[in-house]
Amino acid sequence: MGLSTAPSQPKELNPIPGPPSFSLAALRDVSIIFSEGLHVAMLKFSERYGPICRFANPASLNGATSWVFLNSPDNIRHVCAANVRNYQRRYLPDIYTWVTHGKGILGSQDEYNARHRRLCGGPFRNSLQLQRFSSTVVERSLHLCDILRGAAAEAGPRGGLVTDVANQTQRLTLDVVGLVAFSHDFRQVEQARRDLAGAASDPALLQDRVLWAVNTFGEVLAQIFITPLPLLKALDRLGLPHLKRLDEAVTVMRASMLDVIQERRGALQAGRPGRDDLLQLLLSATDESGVGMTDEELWEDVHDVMGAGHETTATTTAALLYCISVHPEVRQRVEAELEAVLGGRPPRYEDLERMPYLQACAKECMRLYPAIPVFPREAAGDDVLPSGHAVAAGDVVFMSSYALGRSPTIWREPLRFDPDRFSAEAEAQQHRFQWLPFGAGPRMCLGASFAQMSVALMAATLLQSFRFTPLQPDSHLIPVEYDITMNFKPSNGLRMRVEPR
Ligand code: HEM
Repeated sequence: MGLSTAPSQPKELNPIPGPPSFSLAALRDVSIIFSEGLHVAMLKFSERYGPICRFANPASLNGATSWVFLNSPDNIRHVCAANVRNYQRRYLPDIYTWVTHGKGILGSQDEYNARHRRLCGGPFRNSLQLQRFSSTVVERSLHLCDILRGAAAEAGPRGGLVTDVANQTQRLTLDVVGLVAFSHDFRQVEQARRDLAGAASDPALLQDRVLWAVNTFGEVLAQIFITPLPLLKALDRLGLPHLKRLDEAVTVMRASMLDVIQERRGALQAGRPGRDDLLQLLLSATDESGVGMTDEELWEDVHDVMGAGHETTATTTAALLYCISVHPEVRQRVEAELEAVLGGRPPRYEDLERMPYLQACAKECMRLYPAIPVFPREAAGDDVLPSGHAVAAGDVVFMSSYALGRSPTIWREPLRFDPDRFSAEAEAQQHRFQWLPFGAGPRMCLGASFAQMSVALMAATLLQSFRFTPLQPDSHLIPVEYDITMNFKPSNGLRMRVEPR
């Protein structure tokens, strides 16, 4: 007996298409996943099999009975909203549970996850708090502008400044997320000044243990991302260097953050003023029964928010700058909007609602280049989808914002960058579940509003000061790759010429 069934269960179930197990077709399809990525595979599967397909997993590898790929907004609405009780759990690679012990936000499930989402999500939804965070975003963006302006003046006689904009936005968002999360200044934007001048790294920065730990954690996680639990255990017993480095990175992050947490608790008890960051808000946050977070819970959650918010926001901002710059007619409309609303002054949070075109550009960019292209769920019980297809308990259901965003059955000329798809009138005609770069349902991105605000404010600040020229102007599409952790990386970065306006 399943947990739940769809309200209107048809008598005749439709068979779900897909390749037979152990067939050449299955081998061909699975090889696409490994060679081109799950996101591209899902787009190809939708062309080959239609809006739904199933791959049997006879060995129950990683616990799944079979994998079901959904590519229709109606079925996705069912999974993420109408019958969401059946799909509460995110399907997680074993390494996550290994590293987090099922704690934090990203690696936890069920009630633990829901409680921590409630506690941590507040500040990222509250517009007063978003407004306060926004000043950090603008302050750091202006600092980057100063550095780029200086570097452009220096490079002028040598043919102008050319830089990997994706690298610069990584620096910018790491600074922002560190400051917003727990007032830690990674000083990465400042480091950009030395890089652009061809100088050696700042020795003080190289000693930043937290930065080392954040980078090492990400690198090692990517290297062993799909290693199944039994193998992880065996490798741990054998003393695999990857796991040792991961452990060391976690120890450094934990110790540094626990120091800050204890210092903050002391200040709070002594009545000294706190800082304006997420950690400060969480120190006094309590759940419905008046229970606050322990120090361990605090560091895990703050760390997860930083991890989830850093690269995603950076690559989206870089891709947005590219998309706008490679389409002159779009760039002119954005520049005209910025001029009309800001008249040359730095942007503020309140300005964003008067910049609908820039926001439409950001949405259109995320349609083509969602920072995380796939979001999977585990089916707790048997179920029937609105399309009349049955899902069995134990199936893993994959949904993809990338495949939805590029599907010709949903979008006309899907590869064309056209922000007018997101004018208020056009958006009102869309299915609520056809544009999902932040996922959907109870595991949806916790920082979606903060992310959209940050991307728009960073882009507004940079575009107001500079004109960016992509070095391959004939290529309107960014050649994207997603690393194994499903993080979007423009292949070879995004090198652009940067000229002050
Ligand atoms: C453009 C930037 C971003 C994009 C495209 C993005 C996208 C996503 C996606 C697709 C998920 C998985 C959703 C699902 O399974 O339904 C996710 C999860 C998450 N995101 Fe974001 N994200 C962005 C920025 C941020 C920022 C800035 C923060 C925090 C300030 C953040 C915090 C989180 C957290 C904590 C989760 C895990 C939620 C959970 O497991 O319950 N994200 N994000």
